[in-house]
Amino acid sequence: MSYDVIIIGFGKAGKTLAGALGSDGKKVALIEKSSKMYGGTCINVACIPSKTLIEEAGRGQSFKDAMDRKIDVVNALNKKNYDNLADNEKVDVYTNTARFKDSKTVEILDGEDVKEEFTSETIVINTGAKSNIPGIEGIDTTKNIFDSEGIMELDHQPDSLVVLGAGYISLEFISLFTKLGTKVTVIDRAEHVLIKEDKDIGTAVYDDLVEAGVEFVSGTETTKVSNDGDSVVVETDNATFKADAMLVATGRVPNTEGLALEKAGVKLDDDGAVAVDDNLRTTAENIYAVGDVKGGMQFTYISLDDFRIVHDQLKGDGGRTTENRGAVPYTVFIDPPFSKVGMTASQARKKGHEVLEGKVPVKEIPRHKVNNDERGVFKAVVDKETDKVLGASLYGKGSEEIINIIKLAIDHDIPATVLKNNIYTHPTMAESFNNLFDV
Ligand SMILES: Cc1cc2nc3c(=O)[nH]c(=O)nc-3n(C[C@H](O)[C@H](O)[C@H](O)COP(=O)(O)OP(=O)(O)OC[C@H]3O[C@@H](n4cnc5c(N)ncnc54)[C@H](O)[C@@H]3O)c2cc1C
Ligand SMILES: NC(=O)c1ccc[n+]([C@@H]2O[C@H](COP(=O)([O-])OP(=O)(O)OC[C@H]3O[C@@H](n4cnc5c(N)ncnc54)[C@H](O)[C@@H]3O)[C@@H](O)[C@H]2O)c1
Repeated sequence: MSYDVIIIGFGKAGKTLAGALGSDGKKVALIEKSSKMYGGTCINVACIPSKTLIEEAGRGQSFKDAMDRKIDVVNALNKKNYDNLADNEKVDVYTNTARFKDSKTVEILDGEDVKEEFTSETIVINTGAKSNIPGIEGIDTTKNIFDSEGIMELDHQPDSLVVLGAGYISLEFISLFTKLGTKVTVIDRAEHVLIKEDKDIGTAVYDDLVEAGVEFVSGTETTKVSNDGDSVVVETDNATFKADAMLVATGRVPNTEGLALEKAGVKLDDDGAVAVDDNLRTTAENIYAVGDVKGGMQFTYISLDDFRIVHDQLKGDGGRTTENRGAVPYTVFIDPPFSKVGMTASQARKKGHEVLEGKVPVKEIPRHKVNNDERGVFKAVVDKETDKVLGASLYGKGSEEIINIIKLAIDHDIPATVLKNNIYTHPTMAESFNNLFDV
């Protein structure tokens, strides 16, 4: 069968593209290997379930109640995502593993066998990423070791948890399990959490987590894991730890295995991601790659922006590229959340800016009294000569929302003075910008 566009993987970019092109009258095939993944990683096994658990734990719910609501949320979204595309009469959803036969032909498999093949002039790879599991002795054979997916499927709460890695995924699960009452020990090869972030903020996050009961073992290599009964024993280069379970959160790697990319002339970059240009074209001219599989920043909203770029190639003037998506904000959903956009002061200085810094401890923002939470600090970086906002690092309640205002200011050259003199509603965390940008 022939299609206008074939999309491999039900990720954020792919499903949005399928919906948009289908509504536009294009015949689209969307191929997803598992019915459990309709809607992709974010809604089924990543952002949405993890944030639902964090929200429920924050409201004081038990492990079981939090898990039950997570299951309801995921099931509802999975169905809604499937229905959205299946109800679009121009879109065919196939629940099969896909692989390339050549640059214009995709095979779908039933087990090992080829079930059908489809052809198209335009093919989009949106197969996401999977957990990177380091080659530590015993890691494949030891029970009660989980990645981020497995840890969200647990049927009972561990009393103790060892977490390997202290990046985004770990920090969120460390915060979650600590809130639920699990004793958490974190082993990381880096010297400090959030090592690339603003130093004051990295320190504040560390101090708050330690205060909450987390034990950090930094700058440490893990050498071996094994079981003692049901417990996991973790040997490192300076001590041995024992816990009910272990979470491995040491990065995510692009999902390219089994796609037979070489048959389509699609090359990988040095990091094993699908190599793309600014328009997300791969080394095969008619094939695009979007989302985590193409490497770079791994966020759902980057995948969504990748949709905009490819859609612009197919239906627009091609003006949108990876080079003009503006500043990319992010939030680590710990308690309280940490959000960042643009540069830290030291990053800005390294780029040659003379900078002014704004700093407001959360305990000086009136809203903190209402929130009954004085933890955190907000920092901003402004170019001394031009009054341009260069970045902000916000650690505190509400930061996940208000960081988006600063992205807008950076992208649209709204000077720091405007943010300083703007009217904000009261009592809100956003009104702290009156002081934060008074540099
Ligand atoms: C625990 C966790 C928490 C996260 N939290 C956040 C967050 O709060 N905010 C945020 O923005 N990002 C978050 N992320 C990152 C975010 O989940 C990803 O960046 C995003 O989901 C990537 O989407 P994607 O479009 O690349 O494809 P995905 O959503 O990963 O979809 C790829 C799909 O392709 C399918 N597939 C793979 N191979 C084949 C094949 N050969 N044939 C057919 N189908 C195939 C897969 O089953 C999958 O459904 C989190 C990630 C994790 C792991
Ligand atoms: N809120 C969000 O937006 C959000 C949340 C979770 C994940 N994500 C996305 O998922 C991606 C992956 O997250 P991640 O936390 O797995 O990766 P990461 O790259 O952020 O962190 C990996 C951590 O593992 C450590 N590490 C690596 N190998 C190790 C080893 N052998 N022993 C000990 N420590 C080791 C590193 O020092 C680092 O601290 C992120 O880059 C992010 O884009 C986003």
